[in-house]
Amino acid sequence: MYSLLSYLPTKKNKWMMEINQEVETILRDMIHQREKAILKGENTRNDLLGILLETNIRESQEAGIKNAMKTEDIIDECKLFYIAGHETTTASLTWALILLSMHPEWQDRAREEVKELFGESKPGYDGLSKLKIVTMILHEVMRLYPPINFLERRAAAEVKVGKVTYPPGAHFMLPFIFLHRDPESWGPDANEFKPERFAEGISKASVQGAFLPFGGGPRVCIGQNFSMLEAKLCLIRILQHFRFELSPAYAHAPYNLVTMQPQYGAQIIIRRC
Ligand code: HEM
Repeated sequence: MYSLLSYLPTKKNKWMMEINQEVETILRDMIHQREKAILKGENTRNDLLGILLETNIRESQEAGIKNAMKTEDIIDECKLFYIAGHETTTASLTWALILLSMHPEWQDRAREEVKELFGESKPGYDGLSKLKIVTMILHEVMRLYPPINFLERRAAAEVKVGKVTYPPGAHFMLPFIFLHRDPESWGPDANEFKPERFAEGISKASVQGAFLPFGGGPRVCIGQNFSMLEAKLCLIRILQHFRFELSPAYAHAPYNLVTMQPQYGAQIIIRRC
C-alpha cells in the first residue's frame, strides 16, 4: 500500500522524484569519471566507491562480461551507504548529546575518561579500544533511542514462530523500541538512562536478542563497527573541548522519521571548557 501511494503524482511525490533524479545524475557523473580514471590506471582506491568500482571492473574483465554490477546498481549502493550510514550515526550522536546534557554526571565521567586517555590530543587507535565509559554511554543511548526503530522481514517459506505457523510471504515487523525497553529483559528501570548496565559488555547487560540497534543475522548492519568508531571519535573531540547543557527551548519529543529524531530539534547550549 505504502509503495503504491509513493507513485501517485502528488506535489510531494513529484518533488521527491525530482530530488532523486538530481542525486542520481550527480552520482552517475561521479561514477563515470571514476571509471575513466581507473581505466587510465590512476589510483582511486582511497574510498569505498573507488574500491567498489575497481573490484567491479577487475571482476567483469576476469569473467569476460561487460559490467558485473550495472551503473544503476552502483548508484543504489551509493544511496544506501549514504542514507544508512549518515542519518543513523547522526541520530545516535544527537541523542548522545541530549542524554549527556540531561545527565551531567555521566558527561563528567565521560570527559574524565577521555582526558585521561587522550588529554587534548587527537585520539589514537590504541586509546579508542580502551574507552569504557563512552562505549557504555553509546550503547545505552542506542538502547533507549535506537536510530532505526524496527526491522522488517518477509518469510521466504512457511515458518513456525512459537505456536503460530505463518505462510510464505508473511510480513514481520520487529520494533526495537519495545525490545529495548522491555522490563522483563532490562528490569523495572528499563526506561531509565543507566549506562552502568553495560559495564560488563552487551552480553551481560540483558538476555540474548534484547539489544538489536544494528539488527541481527546475515543482514546485520555492515557499518556497525565503523559507526561506533565514528561516534566515539566525534564524542571524544566534543568532550575534550566543550561542556553542554539543554536549552530551556528544548522539548523532549522523540519521533520516528526514517530514523528516530527529536521532533522539535536538539537545542543545546555549548560552552568551551
Ligand atoms: C548508529 C549507526 C547505525 C545504526 C543504528 C544502523 C542500523 C542498521 C540496521 C538496524 C540495519 C538493518 C539490519 C538488519 O536488517 O538486520 C542496517 C543495515 C545496513 N547498514 Fe547500518 N546502521 C548504522 C550505521 C551504518 C553505517 C555507518 C553504515 C555504512 C558506512 C551502514 C550501512 C548499512 C548497510 C549498507 C545496511 C544494509 C545491509 C544489508 O541489508 O545487507 N550503517 N543498519
